Amino acid sequence: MKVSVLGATGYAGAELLRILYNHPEAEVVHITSESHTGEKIADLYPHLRGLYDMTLESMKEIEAIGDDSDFVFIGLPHGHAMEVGRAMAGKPVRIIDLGADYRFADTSVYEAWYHVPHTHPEAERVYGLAELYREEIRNAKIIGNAGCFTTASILALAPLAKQHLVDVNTIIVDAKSGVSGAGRSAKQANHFPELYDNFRAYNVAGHRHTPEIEQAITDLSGEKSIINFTPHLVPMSRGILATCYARLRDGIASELVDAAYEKLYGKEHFIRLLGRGAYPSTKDVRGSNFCDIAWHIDPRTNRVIVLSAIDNLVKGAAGQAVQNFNIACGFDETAGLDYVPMYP
Ligand SMILES: NC(=O)C1=CN([C@@H]2O[C@H](COP(=O)(O)OP(=O)(O)OC[C@H]3O[C@@H](n4cnc5c(N)ncnc54)[C@H](OP(=O)(O)O)[C@@H]3O)[C@@H](O)[C@H]2O)C=CC1
Ligand SMILES: CC(=O)N[C@@H](CCC(=O)OP(=O)(O)O)C(=O)O
Repeated sequence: MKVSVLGATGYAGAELLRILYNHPEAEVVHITSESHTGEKIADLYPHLRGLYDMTLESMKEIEAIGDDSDFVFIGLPHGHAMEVGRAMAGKPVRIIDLGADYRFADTSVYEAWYHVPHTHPEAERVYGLAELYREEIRNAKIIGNAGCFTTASILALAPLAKQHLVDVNTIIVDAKSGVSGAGRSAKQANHFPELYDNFRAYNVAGHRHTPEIEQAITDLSGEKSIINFTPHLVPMSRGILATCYARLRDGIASELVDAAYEKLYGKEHFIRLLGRGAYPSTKDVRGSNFCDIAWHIDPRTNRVIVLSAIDNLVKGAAGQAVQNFNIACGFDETAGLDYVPMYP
């Protein structure tokens, strides 16, 4: 399969290149950047030296890129992918957008939270969270890859929502991310003195991943779900740990919760169930496409507390995109993704 990466100079784009290098069925044919057009990717990312001798092109060549590619991966800030999608509408090329443009079934929700008009609302698109929407992904033309915090949170909560074990209006997600989640461009909050030896929350009661989690929990449970989501920034480069709370419905035994996780994920390669009472950690999944999940039950409050860990750049972005690509192409789902996590 000929694939192209738009926004190859971003963290998500560069991570795609790292993963695609080892993919047995993918050949990268075009990579783009607007601010580094004409430069070699390995000059911007020395870890790719000797592995990619490719020159960055401009998106002005989008027509030719679309004609040459079977799949286009988009690692651009939100708002750009829908323009690419429109430009590709008449071509056989398929799209996996790592941003948010194609994640929402209802584009008015996207517009309300992202504050830009949606310019491609008629697009046939599917939500790219592989373990939960595999059948839809198989034949999709446009896949809206799930977000990073959202992947960790939705995978943690899905068994409880699907089996109606919790009140879906009592969900609280408290999640922590490494700084690569904010992208490569310089921002004051990510400046070393601001970040180092520091820990803080941001976008409380207003983060854009809130409606994405609500959309999935509503879909999986069949009940309208309104949640609280609080992200935090931690001074590490990669990794997300999500701590998710929900009130159990009356009379739900712990074994029913255990069984729900086993039923949904028991056969999933990329979801590792650590079990009741265990503690996932970001280092155990670093550099891999795994999502590690454990759950605890507090009988005093009748709450279930689910912990999940992912690498935001892999299962939260590029790895999940390649997993979706594998599903969409009928390849083994682990193709190019069979990494042992980098420990320690
Ligand atoms: N980082 C993460 O953990 C995750 C990121 N994502 C999503 O992936 C996408 C990329 O994120 P990330 O790699 O972190 O971001 P970066 O800021 O690291 O990279 C952004 C990329 O977009 C390009 N770009 C920026 N502005 C424009 C523009 N106006 N027109 C065209 N290209 C532009 C940049 O290219 P250049 O400046 O060279 O022209 C660069 O390649 C985003 O939608 C993000 O939400 C999703 C999940 C996780
Ligand atoms: C640490 C950090 O800043 N994380 C980003 C989320 C990562 C991202 O790029 O958003 P998507 O997953 O929706 O694409 C944020 O909070 O906006």
